[in-house]
Amino acid sequence: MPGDCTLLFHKKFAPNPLHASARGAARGLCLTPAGPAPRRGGVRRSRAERGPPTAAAEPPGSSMTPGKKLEGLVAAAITPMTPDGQINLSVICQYVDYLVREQNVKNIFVNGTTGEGLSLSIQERKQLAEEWVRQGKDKLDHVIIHVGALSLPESQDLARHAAAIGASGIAVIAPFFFKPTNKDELVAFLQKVASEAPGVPFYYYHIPPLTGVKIRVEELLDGIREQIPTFQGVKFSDTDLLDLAQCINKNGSEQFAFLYGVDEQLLGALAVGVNGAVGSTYNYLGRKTELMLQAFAKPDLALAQKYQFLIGEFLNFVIKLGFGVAQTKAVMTFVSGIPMGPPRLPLVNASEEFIAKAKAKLDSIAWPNSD
Ligand SMILES: CC(=O)N[C@H](C=O)[C@@H](O)[C@H](O)[C@H](O)CO
Ligand SMILES: CC(=O)C(=O)O
Repeated sequence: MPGDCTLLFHKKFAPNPLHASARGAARGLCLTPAGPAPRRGGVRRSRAERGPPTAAAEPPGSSMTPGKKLEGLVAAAITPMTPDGQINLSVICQYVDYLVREQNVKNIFVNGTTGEGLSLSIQERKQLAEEWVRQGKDKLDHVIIHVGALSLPESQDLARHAAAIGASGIAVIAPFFFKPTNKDELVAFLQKVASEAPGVPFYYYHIPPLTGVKIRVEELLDGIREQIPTFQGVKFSDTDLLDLAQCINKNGSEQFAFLYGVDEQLLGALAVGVNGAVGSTYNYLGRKTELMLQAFAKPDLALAQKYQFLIGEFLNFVIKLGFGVAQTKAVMTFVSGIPMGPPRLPLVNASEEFIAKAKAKLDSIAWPNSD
């Protein structure tokens, strides 16, 4: 059964042969063993050629869910790399199946922090975006592409490309070399990017620990729809729950999607009303975190706390050892069996010692109901 990525990585995912023969090459099978991705959308087209705003949001053939609100868990995509440091598109099909089947996660955030997006070339970012959209088309609900860059024209190019390939949303971080010094400068930059993808929901990616841009989101959101009609929400990767709570208090979590990005304290963000979360740990702790969301919704606060404490026990342990994208790649590799490969410099591989300790810690956690 060549082409069915599920056979390649996990015995228990082997499809029922009856199913497979009945469905042929339909849903569930990998579409292509990733070759060079087709180049679409990289060339600037006029507004007339791009068509009306809705054209970009609903590309023909996409069965992702345009219009469906982004909520729940979103995995921050790792960028798989070959041992010699090239992006490895060939495992993304397996990666999608793993997320859906093993972690029950159906949303992905591509080329962000965890995906080393700012360490990739524009061409690599486009290839990854295309492969995630292609592989996620029938399996995922949302494929959000991070298109932030230091150079405005590059960011605009990536935004047009994401629209052309049918991404379900785009996100942008604040430029972090020359930084915006106030809200108006930041909104002006975001607006110039968002307007290149006029039919695509736009998310601001707030991550002050990495960008150094500390403009409060509460302030940013004031009047934002007038400047950016596609504005849809915020990926909030900061520990300032006062700012987050005031965003929700003033705007409501119905109007915008508020997605939290500090996995170790998601329960605190749920308490102030976030719609979901984007994070690296949902790659391998998606199911456990989903159980925390369910306990919180029930509400069974004691059970939700139990999950948060246990997730925190793991993260606290690895953070003390030194935890970043390189270590996330290593953890995902041993949990999923899919080779994520090395990180790109300046990041360096996790040590064997880290991997052994992290694995032992994860294996030692006694989850409720021990599933
Ligand atoms: C800085 C960073 O990478 N943040 C991630 C997403 O925003 C998180 O998912 C963290 O990896 C996670 O909370 C563990 O610290
Ligand atoms: C961690 C996260 O959310 C990102 O990769 O951007």
